[in-house]
Amino acid sequence: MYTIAKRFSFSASHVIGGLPAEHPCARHHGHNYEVEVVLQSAELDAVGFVRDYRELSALKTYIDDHLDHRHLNDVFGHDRTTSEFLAKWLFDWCREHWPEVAAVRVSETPRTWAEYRP
Ligand SMILES: Nc1nc2c(c(=O)[nH]1)N=C([C@H](O)[C@H](O)COP(=O)(O)OP(=O)(O)OP(=O)(O)O)CN2
Ligand SMILES: [Zn+2]
Repeated sequence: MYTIAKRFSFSASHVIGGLPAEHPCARHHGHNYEVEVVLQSAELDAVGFVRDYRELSALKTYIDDHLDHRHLNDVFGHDRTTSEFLAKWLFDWCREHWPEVAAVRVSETPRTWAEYRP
């Protein structure tokens, strides 16, 4: 099995609902998010790629258009704007475009990540 990955970044704010009032993430705050999309395939194409990294740049456009410098609660219309939620939402978009997608990871900080992998 071959595995490739590409990283993307965006900045956004959010407020996570359902937390105790004293939890810092219950306050309006922001992150410099990092997103990593992972693709896997048992076979390579004629060039020798799982998929050309350049094709994956479509995700950058999608992230820039929908998430970058936005308030995520407004984008999604709810307050469950966790990394886990974002990972699944981005995975679903990737799956529609690239059937080889195996997982999406979202980091809010350099010390944390959440992954969606079906
Ligand atoms: N499982 C999850 N837990 C938390 C999420 C999440 O998306 N999934 N999100 C948050 C908050 O968004 C918070 O801003 C990030 O939390 P944390 O990593 O604790 O951030 P800090 O930089 O404050 O952490 P340090 O302890 O300074 O490393 C909370 N939890
Ligand atoms: Zn946060």
